[in-house]
Amino acid sequence: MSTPAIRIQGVSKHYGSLKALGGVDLEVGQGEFFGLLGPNGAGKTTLISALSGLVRPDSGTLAIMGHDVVADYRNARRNLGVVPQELVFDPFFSVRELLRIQSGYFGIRSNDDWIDEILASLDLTHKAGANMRMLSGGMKRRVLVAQALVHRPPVIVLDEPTAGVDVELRQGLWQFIRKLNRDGHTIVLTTHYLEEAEALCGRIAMLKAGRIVALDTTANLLRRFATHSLAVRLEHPGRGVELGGSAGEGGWVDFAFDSYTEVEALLARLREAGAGLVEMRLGEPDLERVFVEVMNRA
Ligand SMILES: Nc1ncnc2c1ncn2[C@@H]1O[C@H](COP(=O)(O)OP(=O)(O)OP(=O)(O)O)[C@@H](O)[C@H]1O
Repeated sequence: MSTPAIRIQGVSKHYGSLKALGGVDLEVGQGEFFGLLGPNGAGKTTLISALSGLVRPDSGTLAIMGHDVVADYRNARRNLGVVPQELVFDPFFSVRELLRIQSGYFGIRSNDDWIDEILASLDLTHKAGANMRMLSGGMKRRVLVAQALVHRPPVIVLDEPTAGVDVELRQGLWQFIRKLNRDGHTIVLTTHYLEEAEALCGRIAMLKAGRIVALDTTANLLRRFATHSLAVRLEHPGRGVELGGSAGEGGWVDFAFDSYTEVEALLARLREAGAGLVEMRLGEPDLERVFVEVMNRA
């Protein structure tokens, strides 16, 4: 088997008495599009900071493409591009200057061809000469992506790259990141947009209070955790609740079930109970339901 793109073994991190990471083990293979999901404060950013060497874990080891992030920091860093969550820039540099400086950190001198290619892919060519302080939030975020790519790292970690980016740009950004993945880059993504994670990620880890509470392919997570649902609006919602449904607003009652074959029997029981069916909607399993269920069970 080839070297994993990312290998995390037994990583713990405390901030004072707060346990931000409680023994995380995780491997991400080369070429994967991987999602790291979890509620606010679950430890996603701490884990990413540990990968990029900004946070020193209390225990455990992390490696990028086989390079330990502490013992072999330079090589680990060379193999990793991180798009951070926070927008922090020197406001006086232009976009191109910033990307040249970033290239310099990695000892790369004439990098303008690649910089032009990145700028074009991110629809930033017309802003190459603009000072950072003159860019909108969404443009700054795209510059962060560009910055992470100047040294052509095989492993790219994006911490909520689409926060504050409008729908059109978001789609452009995903197209670009998908292309990077097709070209062989390993992508690790954190996002609170679960429909994006569902559409993009082949495998997903869910983090809660510093622990991985689910880890599987997206398809398996959808199969294993999510149930189908049927929402019915009833003249007598109470009778639906008596049959095991959970009451919502405006006479709607929700039923969860494993397969569509159960729907017929449920409708028959509602009829027998005289519940008075007014309207109904079928719900497909989606990652948002899975996420809620995983977090409740964990
Ligand atoms: N430098 C720090 N000092 C003290 N506590 C910290 C520090 N950084 C993070 N924490 C705490 O560690 C926990 C994990 O935070 P982290 O930022 O990793 O979560 P996250 O999953 O990235 O959350 P979000 O989705 O909000 O970005 C939180 O309780 C946070 O308050």
